[in-house]
Amino acid sequence: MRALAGVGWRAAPGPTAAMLVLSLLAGVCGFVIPLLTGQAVGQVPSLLGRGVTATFVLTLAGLLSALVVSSLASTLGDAAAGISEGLVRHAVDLRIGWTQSSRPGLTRLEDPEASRAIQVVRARAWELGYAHLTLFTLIPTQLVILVGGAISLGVVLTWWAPLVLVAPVLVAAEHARRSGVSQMGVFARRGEHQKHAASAFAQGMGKGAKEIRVFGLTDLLLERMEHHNAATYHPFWRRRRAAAGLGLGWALAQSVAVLVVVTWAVGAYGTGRLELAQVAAALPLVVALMRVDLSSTALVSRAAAATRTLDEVAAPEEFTAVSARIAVNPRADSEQDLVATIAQGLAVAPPGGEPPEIVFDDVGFSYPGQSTPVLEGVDLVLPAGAASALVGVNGAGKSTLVKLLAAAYLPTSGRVLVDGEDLADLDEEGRAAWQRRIAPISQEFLRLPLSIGDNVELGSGRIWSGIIETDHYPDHAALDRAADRAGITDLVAGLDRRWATPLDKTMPGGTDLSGGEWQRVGLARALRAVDAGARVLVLDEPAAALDVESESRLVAGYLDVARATTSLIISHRFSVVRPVDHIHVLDRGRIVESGSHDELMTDPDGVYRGLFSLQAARYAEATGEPS
Ligand SMILES: Nc1ncnc2c1ncn2[C@@H]1O[C@H](COP(=O)(O)OP(=O)(O)OP(=O)(O)O)[C@@H](O)[C@H]1O
Repeated sequence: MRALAGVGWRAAPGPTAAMLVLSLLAGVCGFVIPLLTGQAVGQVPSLLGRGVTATFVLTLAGLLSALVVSSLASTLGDAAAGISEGLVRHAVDLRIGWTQSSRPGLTRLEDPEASRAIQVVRARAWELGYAHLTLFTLIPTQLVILVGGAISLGVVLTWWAPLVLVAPVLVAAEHARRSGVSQMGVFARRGEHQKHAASAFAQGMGKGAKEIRVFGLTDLLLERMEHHNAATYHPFWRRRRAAAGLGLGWALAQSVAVLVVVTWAVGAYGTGRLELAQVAAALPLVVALMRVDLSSTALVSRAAAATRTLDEVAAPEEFTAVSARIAVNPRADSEQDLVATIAQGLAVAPPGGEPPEIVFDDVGFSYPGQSTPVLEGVDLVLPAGAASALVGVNGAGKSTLVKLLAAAYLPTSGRVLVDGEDLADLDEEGRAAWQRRIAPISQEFLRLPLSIGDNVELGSGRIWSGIIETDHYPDHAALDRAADRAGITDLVAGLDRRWATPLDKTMPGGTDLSGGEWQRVGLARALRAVDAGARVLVLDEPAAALDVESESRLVAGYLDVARATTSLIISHRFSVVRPVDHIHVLDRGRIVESGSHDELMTDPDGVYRGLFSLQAARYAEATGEPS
């Protein structure tokens, strides 16, 4: 509960404090109004024939004031709640997004337990906003009515009446709290099903949508989503139904308690032990107590459990530091100012400096939870300011080696040294700083639904502004240079809004690119990063989707850029790696050959020569030229 309150308090301290004060005020009005109403009604018989008394006027004035305060508290409370809920939801979304993207390593992201926890929190994120409102409005109001009403009833009627009425309310609230915790327990254990249902939905809506239709998989996907949703929610709903049934039982118990108190009061009036005024004052209080509802403690308990899971995946103190960094200047009065503020806070440009030497020293690696090593005893030197290449068959471990180079994973044995410094000795900040020195294009490079300019410019470390209507790039010359080297100058010139054209068909004026065009945009981004100061260039299959002309431009451009960087290129196309001086062959997780193309071709039994000859022969066969 404290964790949930903490989330709300950190996200919206002002509105939350206002909500709390106003809801306490509403609670006071909640028992004062029935008390004064009853007292006013109780005085009526004694006024007959005597005229209005000062006490009666004071009672009515008090009642009127309480009604006005109640109405104001309700209106202002609604406004504070609206602001507060939005801020809390925003903070929760941000924190979930941050857990998935902030850490330099991939280990945690791929950990099944962490991924299940993130899925559970994502599914209940909407409930955290509601629970925050309930915790700071509904529950304090109801508690004040319960306590104030009970004390007032004890004073005006008899001491035991509040005990009889309050007991079932409290027992029902505790029951709701426990059932909320147990419902969440059931839900959280179904994280695997939630992931399957979410992934079936994502496939149907996303990149897989085309093939799903072509293969006629729509019904299968829907059935799969239905199956996993049912497996997620049925046990949860069963608990909720059982809890609702018991809740009904407590409501009946409360009715019986009301009946007992009212019957006793009427009987006591009949026998002259109570005044009419006492009974009249007590009855509205009994009604107010009967209407106290603390069943929302179930919602709060579920959300509190979800918050604990959120705290596990994203520690609040770490996140506080992040949110302070990305806090937007609230006084920014135009969208441009806002963008400038965000960019100032977040820009992490590559640091520049000299290209480093990278050494793999007897490196071994297995993915977390797997026993078979992907890399074993890898010794490799990537000389500073020189181009290197890595070749090998599918699954040899090339991309894995790049992940170790980028410190996305740490080796399970051996060391990766950058200018002599072991990457394993760096803290998270140090690892993130190392990653900023790298200009990568990976096999699954980022394709953001933003303008083409933003897609390239983010290589410089400047956050994209998200404003695609204006041409806001600070260094157009650098952008054009990257375009020229990656061969997208004509592509950009041919787009309706040039650099500002969104690469998303669902956006106004948006378009989409072919696979090869996208790959060249990814390449331009890596080159823009080098221009901005990245000194390690890593290209993992940069030519996979390129036509022959683009490929030869890549080869020429790569060697040119590679001189200013320590670079590594991975490609199945030997025409791409052939001109590189240092070529390494990775075979089943080990470096088996190293040298220039000419050196490697001298070994008649060499893996490189075998693979090269095979590709050359296939090419000759296809073109009719001798190999
Ligand atoms: N995240 C992961 N978790 C577990 N195993 C993985 C993971 N990523 C890759 N592997 C395994 O590691 C091995 C090497 O994969 P890697 O992607 O490094 O090969 P590669 O040489 O880049 O192949 P390709 O030429 O097909 O890109 C493969 O057997 C693959 O199944």
